[in-house]
Amino acid sequence: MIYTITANPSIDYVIQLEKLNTGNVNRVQSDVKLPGGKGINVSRILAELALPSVALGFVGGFTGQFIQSKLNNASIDCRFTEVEEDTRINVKLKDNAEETEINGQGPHISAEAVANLKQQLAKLEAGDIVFMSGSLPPNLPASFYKDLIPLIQAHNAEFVIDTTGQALLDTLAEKPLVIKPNHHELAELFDTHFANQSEIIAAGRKLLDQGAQHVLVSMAGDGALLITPDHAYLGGTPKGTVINSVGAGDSMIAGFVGTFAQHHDALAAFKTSLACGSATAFSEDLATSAKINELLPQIEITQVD
Ligand SMILES: Nc1ncnc2c1ncn2[C@@H]1O[C@H](COP(=O)(O)OP(=O)(O)O)[C@@H](O)[C@H]1O
Ligand SMILES: O=P(O)(O)OC[C@H]1O[C@](O)(COP(=O)(O)O)[C@@H](O)[C@@H]1O
Repeated sequence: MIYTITANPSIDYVIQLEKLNTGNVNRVQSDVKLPGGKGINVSRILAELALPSVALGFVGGFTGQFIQSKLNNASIDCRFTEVEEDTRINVKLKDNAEETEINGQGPHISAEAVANLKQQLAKLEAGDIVFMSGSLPPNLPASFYKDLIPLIQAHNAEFVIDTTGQALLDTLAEKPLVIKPNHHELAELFDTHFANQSEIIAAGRKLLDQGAQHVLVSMAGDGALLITPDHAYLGGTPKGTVINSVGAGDSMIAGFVGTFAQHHDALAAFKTSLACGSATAFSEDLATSAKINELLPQIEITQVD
């Protein structure tokens, strides 16, 4: 079973404007409210791939209820821990020129709620995969996800952590199943700017050396690289119109983890991950199975090293 942990879920309130005029009254052209947060996005994409998952994390108030009802409608097994304060609302402002995101802080998480989540992990079984990602509510320690790793590994389960900076480096020795920095995040890890693809591949290999089992480097509209100790593969993006790229990264990692869990074939998993990422970028909400299947045959992968 794949478990997703979203410590700080959100309602993503996506607003389309012609032109954002700060300091003035703006009228929206269209708006949509979506269940959000990185682990939740992964569970939603897995459901589109017809793969079951269990969504864990903390939700509260009317916003938390909205998320649970949306996930129930998608037949996702939600086992969230209830907290007293409301789950946050993240505002995504999109005008014809750019996307601006305003992400909330999130509710207080009690010690009891944390203990409940840890008890849930006691039921893990060998071969399960636990996906952890997204920001932490303000009162949780920065080490929150890292501290869960021993609880996961005690059951011979695998983990995936989608984070950045030192927090990512700190988990590599524990052998995450896959990591997916985007190329900007990868450059920041090494305090550098990449001049060419070979430098990206070399940096990715350093993360393999430090313990990551698979390294994906996403590059938005330029696709992604799958870096292995011996080879590197470039996956392109299919033709399409970008509508809303929020959640493209989560979709990519969901596609990889879901397919890898089934077939243990990293290249097949890479192909699905590329279709999922672009299918989300080409949709208002996250990708649907129909959109993923439409794009899959268009994904081309080339060995570049
Ligand atoms: N503009 C786009 N056009 C086509 N595909 C995209 C676009 N943006 C993202 N994707 C797909 O989604 C993947 C993840 O997007 P990216 O923006 O790199 O991740 P993140 O959101 O984590 O920064 C990309 O590697 C690509 O496959
Ligand atoms: O937990 P954070 O870092 O505030 O991010 C949460 C936001 O990221 C998302 O999960 C989307 O993430 P990506 O665009 O990186 O895939 C949104 O659904 C959510 O609003």
